[in-house]
Amino acid sequence: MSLTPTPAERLNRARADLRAGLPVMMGGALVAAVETLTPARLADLRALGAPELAITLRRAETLKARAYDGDLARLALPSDAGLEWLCAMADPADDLRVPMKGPFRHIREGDATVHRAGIALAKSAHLLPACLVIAVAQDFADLTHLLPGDVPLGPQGLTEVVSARLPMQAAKAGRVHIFRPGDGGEEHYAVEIGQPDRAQPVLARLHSACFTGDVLGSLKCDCGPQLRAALGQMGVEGAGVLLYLNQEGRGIGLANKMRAYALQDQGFDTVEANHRLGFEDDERDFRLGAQILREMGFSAVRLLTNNPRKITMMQAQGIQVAERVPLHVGETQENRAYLATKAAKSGHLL
Ligand SMILES: Nc1nc2c(ncn2[C@@H]2O[C@H](COP(=O)(O)OP(=O)(O)OP(=O)(O)O)[C@@H](O)[C@H]2O)c(=O)[nH]1
Ligand SMILES: [Zn+2]
Repeated sequence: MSLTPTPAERLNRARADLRAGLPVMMGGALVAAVETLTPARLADLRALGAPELAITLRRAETLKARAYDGDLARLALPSDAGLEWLCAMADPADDLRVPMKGPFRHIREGDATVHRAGIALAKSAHLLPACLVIAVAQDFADLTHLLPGDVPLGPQGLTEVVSARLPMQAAKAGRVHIFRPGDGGEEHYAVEIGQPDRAQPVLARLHSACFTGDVLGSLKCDCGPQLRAALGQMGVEGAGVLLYLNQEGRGIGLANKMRAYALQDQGFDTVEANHRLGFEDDERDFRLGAQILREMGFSAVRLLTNNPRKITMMQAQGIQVAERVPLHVGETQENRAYLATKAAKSGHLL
C-alpha cells in the first residue's frame, strides 16, 4: 500500500529516532545508540533482556577488546555497569585518564548481523559508532521497524529541487543547484560556473563540507583555501562544477569531528583520532558525487584533487577522470602535520 514507508524512508526515520534517544526494532531486537541513552531508558532496556554492546573493530583495538566478528566486537553489559561506563566505552575523550575499562565478557555465540546494522545506522546518524542490542520476544508497534538488510543503503536517487543564478566573487556566471535524496535525507549542492560543455571533460571539484575551514577560516586544514582556489580556477577558465557535499569531517559529522579535534589536542593525528572514535579514516561515500555529476549530464571530469581515492571512486562509478588537476593551497604552520599525515597514511599526492 502506498502509505507504507519504504525501506529508505524507514531508515531515514530510524536515524532521527536514534538521535532522539529512541530505540528502533530490528530483526527481533531493540537497538539503541549509546550516545543518546538516558539513565531511565537504559533501566527500561535492562528490564527487557540482556543488553549487548556493539563497538567497531577500531574502537575495540583502542579498548583492547577482541573483535571476534571481524569488523566489530560484541560485549555483555556488566551487571554493575551504568550509563557512565557505556559512555566511556563509546567515547574516547577520557581514555588517557581512565585507560582500563575491562575485563570484558565477549559474546561469540549467535550472529552479529543486527549489531553490524546498528553500528552502520549510528554512523549514518552521525553519532558515535556504538550501540546496545537487546533481543526481545515482544513487538513494540510504536517504534520504527527495520530489517538489518535495510542498512546501509547507498545514496537514494538524488533529484534536483531547484537551481538559481548566483554571481560570485570568483565568477559572475554562477548557478547553485540543490539536490535532495529520495528518502528526504541530507541535501547536497552543485555550483556550476559558466555553461560547461557536456561533451567535454569538465573542470570539477568534489568538496566535502568543512564548517571550521570553509566558514571559520580554520588553520587546522586546507579546506577553505581549496574551496576558494577551485572556484577561482573555474572562474578563470570560465567553466566548471564544484560539488559541495554535506559530508562534514570526512563523513563522521561535525560533532564527531570536534571529538577528533579534541583527541588531536591530546597528541593523536587525524587518522588515529578517527580510529580511537571507532571510525575508519574516511567514511565518505563518493557514489554521491558521481550521481550528481551524472544527473547534471556530465560523464567525464578534469578532477581537482590530491586524493587518489576520489579518482578511483569516480572511475568505479562510471565517471571518466580525463585528468587530475593538483590543488595545493593553504599550507600553514598549523596544518603542516595534518597534510603530512594525509600524504603518509591516506596516500595523498604531494
Ligand atoms: N575526521 C576528520 N575530518 C577532517 C579533519 N580535517 C578535515 N576534515 C574533513 O575532511 C574533509 C576534507 O575533504 P577534502 O577537501 O575533500 O580533502 P581530501 O579528501 O583530502 O581530498 P583533496 O582535497 O581533494 O585532495 C572535510 O569534510 C573536512 O571537514 C580531521 O582532522 N578529522
Ligand atoms: Zn577542513
